[in-house]
Amino acid sequence: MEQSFLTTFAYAKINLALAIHGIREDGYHELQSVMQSIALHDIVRVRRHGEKVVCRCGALSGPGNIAYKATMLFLEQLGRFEGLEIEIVKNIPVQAGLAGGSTDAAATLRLLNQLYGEPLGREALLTLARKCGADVAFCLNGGTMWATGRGERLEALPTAPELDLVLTKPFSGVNTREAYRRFDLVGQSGYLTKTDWEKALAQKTKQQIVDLLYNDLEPVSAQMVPEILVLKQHLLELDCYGALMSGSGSCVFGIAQGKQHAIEVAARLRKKGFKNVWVTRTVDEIG
Ligand SMILES: C[C@@](CO)(OP(=O)(O)O)[C@H](O)COP(=O)(O)OP(=O)(O)OC[C@H]1O[C@@H](n2ccc(N)nc2=O)[C@H](O)[C@@H]1O
Ligand SMILES: Nc1ncnc2c1ncn2[C@@H]1O[C@H](COP(=O)(O)OP(=O)(O)O)[C@@H](O)[C@H]1O
Repeated sequence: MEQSFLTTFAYAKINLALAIHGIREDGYHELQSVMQSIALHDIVRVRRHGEKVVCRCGALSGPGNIAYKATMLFLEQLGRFEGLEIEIVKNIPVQAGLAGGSTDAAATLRLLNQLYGEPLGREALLTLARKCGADVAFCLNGGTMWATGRGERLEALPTAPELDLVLTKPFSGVNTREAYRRFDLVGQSGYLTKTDWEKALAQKTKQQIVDLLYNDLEPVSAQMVPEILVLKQHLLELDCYGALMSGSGSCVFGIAQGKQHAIEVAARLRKKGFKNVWVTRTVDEIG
């Protein structure tokens, strides 16, 4: 009998703040970041099938997919080698700074653990996630997190108030490695204060959050894709409380005054000819 699929949503993230504190021996950068899950999501499905591991994800199908890597690491950990099918429906734009690949990998790990009867505990899953990529650990549980180290050391922050967001992405994406490389050449390091973020999030006032929005990668990614700053300016001119590039870009998010305002901002951007526009909102912990 054909096995049925297990299915889950894989939520994207934004970085409400990101500061870089230098380069490590392994080439990665020491970070401080406030990471936040958002409602925009891919759909991931897994089932036992055939003799090989197959990953279907449109143009991103095959062993190059980070979900395939996550699957192989999971099977290796269990000491089992058998056929699995992974299907991913992509809605999250690629090279956008929204952790699209990382969240697919995290969702795959969650689903595989479910499929095999939860053989791995939280710590073991986190260890596998960290091997897949810096942001995969966050995507396992999501929510509102203070991230340090490579971005994989996580501490819970007060849950963010519901923020209505407009996302917009230039035609070009940004390669994350290239953004960090440019940062090493010309970037300026900032510093985040965790207690400021704890206070702003606990008070649940949007203005306090807006005042703390920060991203060290925004200037260097904008050198590669100048449209980033153009879109940011449009979001501010359309009366978003604040706007910022997410992660390494190239997506920019605007914090709207409410859901109706977000819909209106998105419509105005589309009217100006910008095609990649999404209305979304923050979501709580998922894992
Ligand atoms: C910039 C951020 C902010 O959340 O997000 P995205 O823009 O990718 O969404 C992350 O730091 C991206 O994390 P992630 O995309 O998981 O990184 P990885 O796949 O592990 O690494 C991709 C490349 O980014 C660089 N990298 C990543 C993380 C880090 N702390 N220092 C780095 O220097 C390395 O050059 C690495 O080769
Ligand atoms: N499941 C996946 N979804 C998106 N990109 C993937 C996936 N698997 C591998 N990739 C590769 O990872 C690169 C960066 O992916 P993405 O997660 O979109 O970046 P970012 O986190 O910067 O938004 C893509 O260019 C793509 O080649």
